[in-house]
Amino acid sequence: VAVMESLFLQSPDTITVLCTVGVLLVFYVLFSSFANRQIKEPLGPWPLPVIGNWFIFYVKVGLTFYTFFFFFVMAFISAFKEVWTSIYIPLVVVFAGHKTIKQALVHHDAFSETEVPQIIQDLKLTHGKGFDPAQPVNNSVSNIICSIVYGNRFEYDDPIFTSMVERATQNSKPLGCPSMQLYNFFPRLFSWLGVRKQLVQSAFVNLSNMKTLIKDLQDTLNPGMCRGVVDSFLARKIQLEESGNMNSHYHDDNLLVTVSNLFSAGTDTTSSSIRYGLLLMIVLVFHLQERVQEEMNRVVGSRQVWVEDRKNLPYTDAVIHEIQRMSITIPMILHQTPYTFNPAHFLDEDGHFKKRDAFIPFSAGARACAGESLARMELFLFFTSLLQHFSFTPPPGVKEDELNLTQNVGITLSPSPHKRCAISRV
Ligand code: HEM
Repeated sequence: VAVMESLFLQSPDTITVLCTVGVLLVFYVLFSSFANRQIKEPLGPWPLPVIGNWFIFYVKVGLTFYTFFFFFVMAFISAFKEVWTSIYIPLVVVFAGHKTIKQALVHHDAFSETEVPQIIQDLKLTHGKGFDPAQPVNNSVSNIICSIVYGNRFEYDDPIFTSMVERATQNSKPLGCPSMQLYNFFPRLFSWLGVRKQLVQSAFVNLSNMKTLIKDLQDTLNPGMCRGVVDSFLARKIQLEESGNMNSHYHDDNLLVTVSNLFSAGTDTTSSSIRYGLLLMIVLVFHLQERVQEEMNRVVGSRQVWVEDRKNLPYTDAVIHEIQRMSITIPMILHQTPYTFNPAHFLDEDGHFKKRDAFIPFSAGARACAGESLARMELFLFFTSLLQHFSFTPPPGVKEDELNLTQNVGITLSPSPHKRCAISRV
């Protein structure tokens, strides 16, 4: 009452100003709280005025400057615009469309006959000694993309291939660093950044390698034979040009960027998930690895694993899903991630695999991962085949709990480099 009395004793100007501010504040709170509620997207916790609900995000890596900055800018922009896009590479690729690429990727599982046996052979050559799995896993998953895109796999010591893989995997960290985030939000202001110039230079080398590979395919194009995505693209381009359509999206620049995007999107993501999965098998509970191996022994035995085996391996499938939940490979897709690894999240009471609709590691909707089916196949085939042939342990003298689960933060989250041993089981 005293406050109200003192308020009304003020001059009319002060009261008008205070009332206006008060009304505006009430409007703002109501508007910012209710406006977003009309969106039919999954809703988050009730947002607070001004700061919204960004604070509830808790990324496993902790509230670093990066996550703080990222969510602050997201919250700031979202206050003005409901729908907006942040793209990491300032180029939009239209490959009419998403479905075409997805189909091209889904129907290729021949790699289980090449890359899987190759990595098993490479790991056998370590003779149970400590090794860092990054390179063999990166090589295998990159080569799968190459087989699909170019219709041809590379030898692992091919200099063009090793250079492309190295750049695709090493660029993840600088691409996700705070200064690159600044550049992504304000490209005109921050185009001078050294890290950006470095990335552009690196992308330039990869693009020129890819250009050479595409040129070779173009020179040997045979309309009766489709070797991969590049051939399909070129065939469609020629078809459209012959019918007089010179303005389609099927042009050389689009082909180059599509090829490059598939290569970078499909390498570090899958490789990091596989490596983190193997690390979890060692660090968490050793029995977990044994339970997967026991199910594998019972269902698959010593024959080669096939994608169709997945439906008969519910426990293994649940473990792979749980690995993806824990690893948060793409940090923009956040799951509730308590620090307990529990495959039961994906199992019903009878031990059957249970799909969780809320679990969307590949995002959803029109911009969801174009390689989801391929990635699922890769995760399943590599994980199962590796555990079928090897048991993974820490290197001699290192205890399980001494291995570091902290991930490197970049555009993807990847396990920090460390050695482990692959002990042959067969
Ligand atoms: C475990 C592995 C993978 C995970 C967790 C993953 C996750 C994702 C996510 C969350 C997005 C959406 C990003 C956004 O919102 O902008 C995405 C996009 C994309 N992914 Fe994957 N991905 C994986 C593997 C792959 C593979 C193997 C490929 C295939 C070559 C691939 C190709 C793409 C492409 C082309 C896009 C862009 C789609 C578009 O914008 O239309 N990804 N991925």
